[in-house]
Amino acid sequence: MGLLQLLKSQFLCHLVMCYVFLVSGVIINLLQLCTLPLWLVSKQLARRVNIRLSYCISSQMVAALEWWSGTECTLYTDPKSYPLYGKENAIVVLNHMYEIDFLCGWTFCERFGVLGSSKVLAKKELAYVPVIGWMWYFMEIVFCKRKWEEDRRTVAQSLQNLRDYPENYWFLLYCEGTRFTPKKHQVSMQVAESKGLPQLKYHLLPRTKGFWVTVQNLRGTAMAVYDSTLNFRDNEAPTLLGILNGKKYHADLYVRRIPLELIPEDEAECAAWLHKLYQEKDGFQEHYTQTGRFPGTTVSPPRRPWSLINWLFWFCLLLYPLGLLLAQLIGSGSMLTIAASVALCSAASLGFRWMIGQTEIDKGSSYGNKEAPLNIN
Ligand SMILES: CCCCC/C=C\C/C=C\CCCCCCCC(=O)SCCNC(=O)CCNC(=O)[C@H](O)C(C)(C)COP(=O)(O)OP(=O)(O)OC[C@H]1O[C@@H](n2cnc3c(N)ncnc32)[C@H](O)[C@@H]1OP(=O)(O)O
Ligand SMILES: CCCCCCCCCCCCCCCCCC(=O)OC[C@@H](O)COP(=O)(O)O
Repeated sequence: MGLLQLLKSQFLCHLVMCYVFLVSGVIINLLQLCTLPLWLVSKQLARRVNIRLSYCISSQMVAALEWWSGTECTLYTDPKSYPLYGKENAIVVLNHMYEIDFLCGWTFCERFGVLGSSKVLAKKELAYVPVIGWMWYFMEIVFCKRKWEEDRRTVAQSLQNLRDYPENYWFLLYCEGTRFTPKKHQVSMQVAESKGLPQLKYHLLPRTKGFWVTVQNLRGTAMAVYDSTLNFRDNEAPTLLGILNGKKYHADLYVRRIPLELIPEDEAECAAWLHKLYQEKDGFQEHYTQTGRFPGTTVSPPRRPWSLINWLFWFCLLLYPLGLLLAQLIGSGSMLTIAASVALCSAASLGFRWMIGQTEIDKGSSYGNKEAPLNIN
């Protein structure tokens, strides 16, 4: 192990990164809160400001992936579609198998200049994650309870609000609704069988209602669906802790651009279209397993320096007061103050560990685990 690699695996480094991420995040959240009165004066200006503020948070995680861990990202796509990426609104359909698939998605957003404005249909629980969840509120992220009866109205309303969004965005949809586990796969394939649908090997059966409602509500403003399939080289199962430890991964992403007008308007036809799409996605994963690559030509959209510059800015800004505080603390000689500070740091690192836990599949929800196939018509 090289010296740099050893440094990256040190707990102290992680503690400093945690401090910078949390403190800068809370500062940015507070600035976002200050933009609330601006919404009353100029909604579009408030949105543009929030896009840039959100970028300052999410790009820190992207910087950790791109610059700290050095993870590489290769894009497989059609060269004719490539120039359109980042220049139009699009609905991104991505497989949901990895703990850092959202982060790889963010990296591609960053490289095509839509990170600050990127959107997702996210489970409501994530709205309460400090910093990221609070930031999402100002980004107009669409939340769902994964209970269709409750979601149908709120999701459609939130999507309608995006129709006059002032900058290009990608709207991410994990149609599988939850991350892949062998148990969830088994349950969903029982559902597929009961519905007379073909089996999938690498995906859960997609939930079609969210896709239909998204396509219907963004029709005319989103130009295409980007069917995206992600895999990692060498059968890696990457984790956020791996990234923090500086482990380098290699992500391969296959993207097909499908014009939105090709997607049926009728709900049942749209659902059938999505099921067929997932069968094709399964075929691409099989191709990857067999050959180690996706179909299509490859491009590696270059890393941009902005995420690193933003990250270094926050380090410079926040490390100086931390140093002063530590010097004062040690200088004070008060055991009580030192003990209180250690307790505070321990609480903060536990909180940080809980946040990282939100990305871990074995701490995931039981959604999709329990559906009893016998109850399904
Ligand atoms: C490459 C570039 C990337 C670009 C990235 C861009 C942007 C990035 C931005 C941000 C990144 C942040 C990432 C954050 C990630 C957070 C993601 C999540 O939180 S995922 C979870 C939430 N999202 C979803 O669930 C979306 C998909 N779900 C749906 O669409 C659902 O339909 C729903 C709208 C949520 C409603 O769910 P509900 O369960 O209530 O209803 P359903 O109608 O879907 O379910 C009943 C239906 O399903 C059948 N059924 C039953 N059991 C199963 C099963 N196990 N598997 C499949 N299907 C099942 C059942 O028979 C019913 O069928 P039918 O519809 O025929 O009646
Ligand atoms: C900058 C350096 C520091 C970086 C470290 C930052 C650590 C903070 C981590 C906070 C991350 C919070 C964002 C969580 C996003 C999780 C996305 C995700 O994958 O959600 C899962 C859901 O889709 C489905 O849930 P399940 O039903 O599978 O359960």
